[in-house]
Amino acid sequence: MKLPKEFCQKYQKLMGDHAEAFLKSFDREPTQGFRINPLKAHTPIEEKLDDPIPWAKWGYYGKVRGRTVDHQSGAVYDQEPSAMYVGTVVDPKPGEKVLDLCAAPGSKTTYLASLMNNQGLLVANEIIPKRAKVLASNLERFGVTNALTLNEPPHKMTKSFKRYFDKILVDAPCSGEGMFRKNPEAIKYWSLDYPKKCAERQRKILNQAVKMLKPGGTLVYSTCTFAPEEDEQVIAWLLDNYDFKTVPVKKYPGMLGGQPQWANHNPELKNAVRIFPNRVKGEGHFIAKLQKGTQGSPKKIKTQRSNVPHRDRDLWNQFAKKDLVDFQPKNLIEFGRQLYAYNPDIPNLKKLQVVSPGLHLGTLKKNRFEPSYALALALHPDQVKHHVTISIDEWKKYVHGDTLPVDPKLPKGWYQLICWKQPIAFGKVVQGTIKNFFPKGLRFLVR
Ligand SMILES: C[S@@+](CC[C@H](N)C(=O)[O-])C[C@H]1O[C@@H](n2cnc3c(N)ncnc32)[C@H](O)[C@@H]1O
Repeated sequence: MKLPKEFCQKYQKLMGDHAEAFLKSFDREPTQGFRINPLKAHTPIEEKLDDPIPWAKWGYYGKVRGRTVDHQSGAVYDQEPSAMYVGTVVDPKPGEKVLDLCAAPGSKTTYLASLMNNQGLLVANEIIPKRAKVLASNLERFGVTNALTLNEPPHKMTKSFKRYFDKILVDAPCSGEGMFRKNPEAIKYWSLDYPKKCAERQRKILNQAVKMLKPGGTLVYSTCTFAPEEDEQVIAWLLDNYDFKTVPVKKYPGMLGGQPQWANHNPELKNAVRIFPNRVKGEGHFIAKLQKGTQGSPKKIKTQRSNVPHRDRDLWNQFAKKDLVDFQPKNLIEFGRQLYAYNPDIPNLKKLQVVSPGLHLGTLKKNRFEPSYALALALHPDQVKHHVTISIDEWKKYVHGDTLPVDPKLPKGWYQLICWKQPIAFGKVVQGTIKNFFPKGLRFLVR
């Protein structure tokens, strides 16, 4: 790989004798990995699960193909192995309030949701509108039911979430040096000054994150770059300017601590972790964990009220009674004619740019309720009364947008479609045909 000359010189100066092995590692193939989804009914069947990643629950080395049942149903999620360690370090627990501030496309958010077992509140935010939509779509596919997805610059969130979260992840936008192997295009953006510019933005993001963390809460800061300006130096700045202390992050074989000599020699920086691709099977990451001082008290916020009129609630209840088993979310909210289940701890949403307030249940039509794709992917087959099992060929037709023939004796109504034991969508059976309700924007052709 052709690396910029100044890049090589910089790391030769920083690393001395170790630079050669580091720079040579850019010529090797990128390491690939995936996580299986504990929120789903069954483990995926196409992927080999024989090479586990030691630092990631549900993580394996290997490649996941797109356009497969396992991928479409959300049974697997493609993620670079070193990036998986971030979720492990955040260590969110079911029931906690967790913020993923720079979340798209959602690789780390989906891992956080797995660790939380969909319990508690996970706020997933992304500043770029298009990426925020991709984030929401990936969370749907993964069957995440406890997320509020936002599209905000961090400073617009602080009023709503003052001293609110137990845990915050800032997976910061960075110069992406650890992405060079996977995406050589990233090299084009690199210059000697680029890490400094990125660090400025990272400090601005952290200034806001700090306000949203409750006293005693933990903050995880991560980047996929090797630049000390964006790694140790940002953490040194945080320690100098705010009431935080570092929390030691476990080092698996090959992982190194943060390098105090690359910042202000603060020995606390050793508590962070550095993953270099020449020492660990992964693309590279920097991860620091910090705990906020306990001064001050968590702030009470004005929470969101349900806004669903009786008539609409009845439409949902009729559907739930006829088609679902023991699935009665208590807190419902309408956005236009879209109905969602939401976590009652969320703040009033009026002043926030919401992509999704929670689990999308479906659409309120004039006299009926139409269940969503998200609901089909979130519900275990035991929670749905009627199913049709389809073959892989039928699956290919359905995800392409075609209707499917079915036993004409099958009563009219909603059916969860199952392929390889995985729920893949809802379909409506009408006189021997399964009408296609696969979302138009997600349809694809499998050859
Ligand atoms: C490293 S990526 C996040 C990757 C994501 N956590 C994952 O694991 O899939 C950083 C994200 O921060 C977003 N971002 C860019 N500028 C930002 C800003 N000023 N504040 C917050 N997020 C920003 C980018 O659009 C990008 O999606």
